[in-house]
Amino acid sequence: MKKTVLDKLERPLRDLRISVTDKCNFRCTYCMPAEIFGPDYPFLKRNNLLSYEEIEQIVKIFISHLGVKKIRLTGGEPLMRKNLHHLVEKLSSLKDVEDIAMTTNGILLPKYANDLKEAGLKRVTISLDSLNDDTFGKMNGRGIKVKAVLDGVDAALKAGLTVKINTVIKKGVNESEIVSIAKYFRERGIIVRFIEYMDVGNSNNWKITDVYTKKQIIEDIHNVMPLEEIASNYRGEVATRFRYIGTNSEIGVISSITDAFCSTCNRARLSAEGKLYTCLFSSDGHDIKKTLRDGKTDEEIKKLLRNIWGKRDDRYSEERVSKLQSHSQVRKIEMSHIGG
Ligand SMILES: Nc1nc2c(ncn2[C@@H]2O[C@H](COP(=O)(O)OP(=O)(O)OP(=O)(O)O)[C@@H](O)[C@H]2O)c(=O)[nH]1
Ligand SMILES: C[S@@+](CC[C@H](N)C(=O)[O-])C[C@H]1O[C@@H](n2cnc3c(N)ncnc32)[C@H](O)[C@@H]1O
Ligand code: SF4
Ligand code: SF4
Repeated sequence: MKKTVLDKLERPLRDLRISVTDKCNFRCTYCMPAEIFGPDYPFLKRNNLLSYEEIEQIVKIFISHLGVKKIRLTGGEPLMRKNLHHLVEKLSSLKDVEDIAMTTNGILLPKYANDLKEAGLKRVTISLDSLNDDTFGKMNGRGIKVKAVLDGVDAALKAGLTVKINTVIKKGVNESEIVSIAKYFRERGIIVRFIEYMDVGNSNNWKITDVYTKKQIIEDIHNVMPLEEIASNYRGEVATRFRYIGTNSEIGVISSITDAFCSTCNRARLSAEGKLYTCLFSSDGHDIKKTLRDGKTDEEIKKLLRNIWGKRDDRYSEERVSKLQSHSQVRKIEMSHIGG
């Protein structure tokens, strides 16, 4: 059977993003605001998470029968899940996996980077929104210092992992630091991707007026360090790439709000509780954990997954404006469950 299934908009599935836990040691205001994700928040119990064996079983089917080639582990904070390197080891040894990466806030990397690298992890993307302790402490909601993340960056590089940085820009909070962040990582040969603040989940009280746009981000940097746009590395890449003219250094901008990229979206997401989502902004997913625990055969699961992808017609970022205007928007899954 041909592996690739096209969805209703002719998009193949290539990239599977797996949230391994909904818990986090940060409380970023744009993701898990402390007022909501406090001590009484009903985080998932261990048995409600997919086990590593279940994740391996489902990933094998995605690779063999749907054409997945890239895997990204995320969360919540993925490194809060015990022995994550055991999962990395299982997944990285699977045939046909071309890329295995992780998105993390970085502060546990000094402890785990070597184990992850040995287990077969290739790349980490580390999130860091500011180089100023006051701003960063407010944004991460826990007063965590910039150095804790930079130590994670160093540990990852030392272990031999490829590192990128993700920086969410929220207007009125950290846009004044765009140029200094760009400079800092340019000097260190590390790619930064600036991310427009998105209306994910239900908890962050998102307003369009809080978005600092791709155009503004590029202008700010270009005025000091001229940039030129360059081609994507691969079809379905979410970041638009820009090179500092006359150099080999680059940055990216992820512009889900002002310059949507749904037309090439080849991503599916497995949430911490084992539901499959075909869009980051979906309100509900397909309960894969139940399917696995009901003892369905791999053949039955394969058919189910191919059927789900074949029916997909998501393009939320392209439809956002009309959805927000018509108030037809329903509750969306929280970012910490779906993983970004
Ligand atoms: N709207 C939207 N945002 C996305 C999508 N994929 C990733 N993002 C957001 O882009 C940001 C960066 O994602 P990462 O987890 O670093 O992964 P990536 O951009 O796929 O990284 P590479 O594999 O290095 O290209 C996160 O904030 C994600 O939430 C998507 O399909 N749609
Ligand atoms: C949900 S986090 C999970 C992984 C890990 N805890 C981390 O922060 O890197 C994945 C990515 O989503 C980004 N993110 C979370 N909420 C966002 C929002 N409202 N808008 C844009 N990006 C967001 C984070 O900055 C991070 O880069
Ligand atoms: S963005 Fe990542 S680090 Fe920040 S609260 Fe969300 S899951 Fe945690
Ligand atoms: S909004 Fe949904 S369909 Fe569009 S790029 Fe993001 S995940 Fe893909």
